[in-house]
Amino acid sequence: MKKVLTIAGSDCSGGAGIQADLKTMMAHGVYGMSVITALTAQNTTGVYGVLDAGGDFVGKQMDCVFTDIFPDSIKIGMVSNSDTIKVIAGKLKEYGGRNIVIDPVMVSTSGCALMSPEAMDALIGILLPMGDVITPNIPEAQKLCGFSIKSRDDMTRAAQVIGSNIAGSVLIKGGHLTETADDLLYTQGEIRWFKGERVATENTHGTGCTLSSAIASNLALGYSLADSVARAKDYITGALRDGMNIGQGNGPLNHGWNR
Ligand SMILES: Nc1ncnc2c1ncn2[C@@H]1O[C@H](COP(=O)(O)OP(=O)(O)O)[C@@H](O)[C@H]1O
Ligand SMILES: Cc1ncc(COP(=O)(O)O)c(N)n1
Repeated sequence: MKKVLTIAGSDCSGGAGIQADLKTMMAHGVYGMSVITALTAQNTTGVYGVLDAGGDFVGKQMDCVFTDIFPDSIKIGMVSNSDTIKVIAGKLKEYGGRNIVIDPVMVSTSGCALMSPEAMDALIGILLPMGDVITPNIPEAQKLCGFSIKSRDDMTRAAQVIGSNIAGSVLIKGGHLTETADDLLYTQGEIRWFKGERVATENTHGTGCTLSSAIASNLALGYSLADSVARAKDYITGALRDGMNIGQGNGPLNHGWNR
């Protein structure tokens, strides 16, 4: 049995964060584990509160996981402050975590800040360089590269700028930009596009969380990064297409019911 760890925030409404990650892992037939960085009070309409677990307690959770059930891959999502970022980076180094997928979560689909502004330097300087692949969406990529992204050419330039600062790969997700939902993978100078079939739906709560967890699950199963991204794209397209229209805002994805 392959083991996958998510380090992320909890979404009590079950569509994003830890809950989306564990559902995705279950659907991939891997054993899912979770280190919770923060509780959020949120639903499909918005985020109404955040309670940080704090760096010390995140570190304790990581000790428990790594000293007992060593993960084959790790997905990192919402980490709201620099103290927790430093603890996570330190523990990953201490234990030699591998196959690290980082989704640099900054703002929710509903437009609420999930990372404090003071955490940006630690995210860029300490955490992102540890990723085998980082998966910013368009607004996050804009923050990381410093210019606005309005076209596929802009996506390519942004990936080159962001990728030149880290050893790992960059997957810029096109969900916020193109008619087609194409994503771009940049690996040490090489560009590869992953074509997406755009699903006409408002129910996109948890797409980024789901994609990064699907990539991590596929890496744990032994697929190459490119194959893991291709398989994750197929998974997210199906989970969007078979959406259930739950809740009054941007609803969650379908991870398996009646599929
Ligand atoms: N309407 C859609 N139809 C098909 N794929 C989508 C759609 N919206 C987003 N995606 C895909 O979902 C994944 C998450 O992308 P995105 O929504 O950009 O990230 P985030 O959830 O972090 O904002 C990407 O692979 C993107 O191409
Ligand atoms: C705890 C938590 N983590 C991440 C997201 C981002 O969700 P999305 O995948 O829709 O960008 C969220 N809304 N809540």
